[in-house]
Amino acid sequence: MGVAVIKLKNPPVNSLSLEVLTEFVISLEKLENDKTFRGVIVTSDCPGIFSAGLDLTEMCGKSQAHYAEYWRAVQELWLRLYLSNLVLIAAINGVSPAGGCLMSLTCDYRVLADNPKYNMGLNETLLGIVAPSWFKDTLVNTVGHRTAERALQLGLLFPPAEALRVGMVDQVVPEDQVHSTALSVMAQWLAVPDHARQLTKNLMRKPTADRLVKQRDADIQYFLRFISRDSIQKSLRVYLDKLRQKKG
Ligand SMILES: CC/C=C\CC/C=C/CC(=O)SCCNC(=O)CCNC(=O)[C@H](O)C(C)(C)COP(=O)(O)OP(=O)(O)OC[C@H]1O[C@@H](n2cnc3c(N)ncnc32)[C@H](O)[C@@H]1OP(=O)(O)O
Repeated sequence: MGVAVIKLKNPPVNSLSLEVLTEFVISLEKLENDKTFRGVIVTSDCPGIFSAGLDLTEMCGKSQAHYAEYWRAVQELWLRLYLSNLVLIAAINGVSPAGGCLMSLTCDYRVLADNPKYNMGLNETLLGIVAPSWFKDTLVNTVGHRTAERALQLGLLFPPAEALRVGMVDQVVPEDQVHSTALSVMAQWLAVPDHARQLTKNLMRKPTADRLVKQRDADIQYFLRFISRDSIQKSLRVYLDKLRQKKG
């Protein structure tokens, strides 16, 4: 039925490095241009981890030019995913904090494996950083304003039952059924004529996407100023050190 599977593979935690972002955008572009494909299942090849989100090492101790390039790539992936003409279904087979969660929120439907470890949410505040307005918009458009407000301020990571309750995911299924469920949901979405579904998706999403499109450069400048602050760099370093020391 013209369904591709994109399996994120950047061990150990599928962090969204510049390279991963760039490759993802290229893969999506190819699929968009190949009329034999109408849908994509986005999933992970890393056991237990959908994606650890943006690669913290890309945002720490690098040059301004690097931060700008990185942030443009983050914007690009979000725009491509959010406005994709393809049906996108996230088969979430692992934990998905921050950028990992955002990626799944851009999809049309989310199936999450029922494993209490598989938390998801926008936890940026816990790192001492702030989810950008378009991350916030994506969450608000999925779960509503009040739930998003509380989740964002507290940096909440929701276990599966909670994620389902607040509408962050559409279905929670046993781990071994995530892929088959995503496939059967895909069949349902593909039963709708493409042009009508695509125009409707665009109608729903374009106003949100346009807010970023109209101010991409300003958004990059804002990110540069924010991420270059000594206090933010320090917070990121402390957070990364904590992650590294966990093992020791
Ligand atoms: C104006 C706007 C300004 C700023 C907006 C910026 C927006 C950012 C959004 C984001 O996405 S920030 C990233 C947020 N991500 C997280 O908080 C997740 C952090 N990671 C974890 O919680 C855990 O690693 C995990 C639950 C995903 C997996 O746990 P586990 O399997 O136990 O692996 P380890 O913790 O031991 O990690 C292995 C290895 O990977 C490194 N790592 C983990 N996450 C990241 C990451 N996001 N970026 C880069 N590297 C990461 C970790 O440090 C370990 O490295 P080693 O060198 O010790 O092997």
